[in-house]
Amino acid sequence: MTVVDDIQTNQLSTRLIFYPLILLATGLWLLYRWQQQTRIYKLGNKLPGPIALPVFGNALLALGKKPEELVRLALSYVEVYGTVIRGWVGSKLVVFLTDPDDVEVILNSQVHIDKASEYRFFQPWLGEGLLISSGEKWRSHRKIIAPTFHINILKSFVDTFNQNSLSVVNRMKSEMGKVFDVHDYMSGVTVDILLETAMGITKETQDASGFDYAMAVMKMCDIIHQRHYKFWLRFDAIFKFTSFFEKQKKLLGIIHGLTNKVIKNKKEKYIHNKAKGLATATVVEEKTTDKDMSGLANAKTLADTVFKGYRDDLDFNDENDVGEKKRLAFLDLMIEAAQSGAHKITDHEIKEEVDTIMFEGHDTTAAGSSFVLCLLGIHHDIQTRVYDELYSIFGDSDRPCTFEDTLQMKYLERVIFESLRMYPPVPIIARKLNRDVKISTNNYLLPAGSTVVVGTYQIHRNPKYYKNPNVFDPDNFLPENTSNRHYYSYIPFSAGPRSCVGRKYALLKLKVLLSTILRNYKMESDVTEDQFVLQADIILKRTDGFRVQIAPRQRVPSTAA
Ligand code: HEM
Repeated sequence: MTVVDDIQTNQLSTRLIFYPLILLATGLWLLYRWQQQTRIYKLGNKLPGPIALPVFGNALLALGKKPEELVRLALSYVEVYGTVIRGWVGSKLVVFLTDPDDVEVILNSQVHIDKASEYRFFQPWLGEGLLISSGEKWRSHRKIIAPTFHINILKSFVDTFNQNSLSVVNRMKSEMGKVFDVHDYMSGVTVDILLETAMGITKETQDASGFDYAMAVMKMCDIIHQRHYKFWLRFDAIFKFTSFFEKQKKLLGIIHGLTNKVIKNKKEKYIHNKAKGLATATVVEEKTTDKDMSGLANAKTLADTVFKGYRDDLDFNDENDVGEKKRLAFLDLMIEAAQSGAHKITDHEIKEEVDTIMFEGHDTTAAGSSFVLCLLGIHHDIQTRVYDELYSIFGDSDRPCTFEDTLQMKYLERVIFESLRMYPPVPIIARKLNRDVKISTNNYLLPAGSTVVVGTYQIHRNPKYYKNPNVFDPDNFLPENTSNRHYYSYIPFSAGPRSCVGRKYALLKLKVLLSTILRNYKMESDVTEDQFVLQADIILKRTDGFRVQIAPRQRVPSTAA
């Protein structure tokens, strides 16, 4: 036997062992997947839901429907099937939950924190930023980012909130007497505020790209939404050959263009200042005084009753927070952490987080503030009460709003909460289950591998928790009405470990922005709420536009008028 024969015999025997092994492993894997899928089918079909077709499941229900029709369809199913509804997207089990007890089991868990696979459509845009990342990466980044929204940092943003609010009031003057879409203005001012506060980019270094950015975000959300409900677009291989893909490429060019520029400027400034021995970032150095603490205690009254059951990490033990502390705003901290090596965070990861904060912090508050202004345009009696409260704080003066003023805006706060109840900017949240979960409704077992969708919009309109759920009534948030309500019956910011990190930022900004607008204008609306055409394209919006009219505000309280 030659050496060549020897090698050939060896190769033959290796193949004889190797191929059957591969075959066996593939067979075992397929068997395991089949068993798993059979189990998912078995458990899924115990849940109530519409009849499913072979192969497609319920996916064809969305075929040919407009986004607003889909919202109506989803709502009608809750009427028919109740608070737990199953659907099949092909072979994938999707369970829609609207009972606060069931929702608590999911949101309050440290285990079920992974986002559903549908969030992957955000990936080309947000990468593995805080919204979609999971595991150790999410945990460590959340630990760095959450404290950058501490109340003491937020207090230092009030001047910027004021300047930008006044600037949008001036821009809106040109719309006096016309019907216009207030969302365009809210979107623009929100991007400007985010750039100045979280990103620390001063007005002088900004340009018109903020507006282009806001428009590009809106169009990107629309593409992602289409990928959610047109099931063929879910497959990357098909999506790449559609016009949406080219559009997405262009939009991401605009969006990433702005975030890259923001990071580059900030980093250059950091390096320049460090070389010159100057301060590398805007540091909030605060000695919390007793007066502040009593202010904080007051500030907590409503928000604390409403959110105290959330069990998230946003309260930062304020009661222990007396003393001198140095705090950095979001991007300053990220750059400092990366450059000084204090935290392991790469330039690419900073970019992902900047994109995430810019998206999450912008579109949500733009929709939230637009809904409040539309609702006040419809409900004049409520608008009058808001203005009377503002008059009692500011009189007829033009002075800017302070942090302490925002603590007095109790009624405006209730109006904001009620608007977020009826029109939550994030109307659904979705999680992927990595383990089985038993929920309280009928002790149903939701199998690992399924997707859970939390129906925030529907939870907020449950008559069990809100007497007249379809009536806009800020008194739903009077302390006596909130104190005994199920915490998970009000979740505009989600809840638990993956709740919104920007909750306090959003509420403070909304108070400054809305109070400034309402001190200057009276809102009017030519439509009523039942004429709103809602579309849940990631963020809840009105497809008919956030149409309002404005009139100059007579600075007198209603009693004098
Ligand atoms: C009215 C305004 C806002 C609303 C209603 C809102 C709502 C939410 C909701 C429901 C989630 C959970 C999403 C999910 O699980 O899929 C979330 C997450 C998040 N929000 Fe907000 N948000 C608002 C403003 C903001 C602002 C101003 C910022 C930052 C400046 C922000 C940053 C984030 C981030 C980073 C996350 C991901 C947190 C994590 O997964 O750990 N949000 N928000």
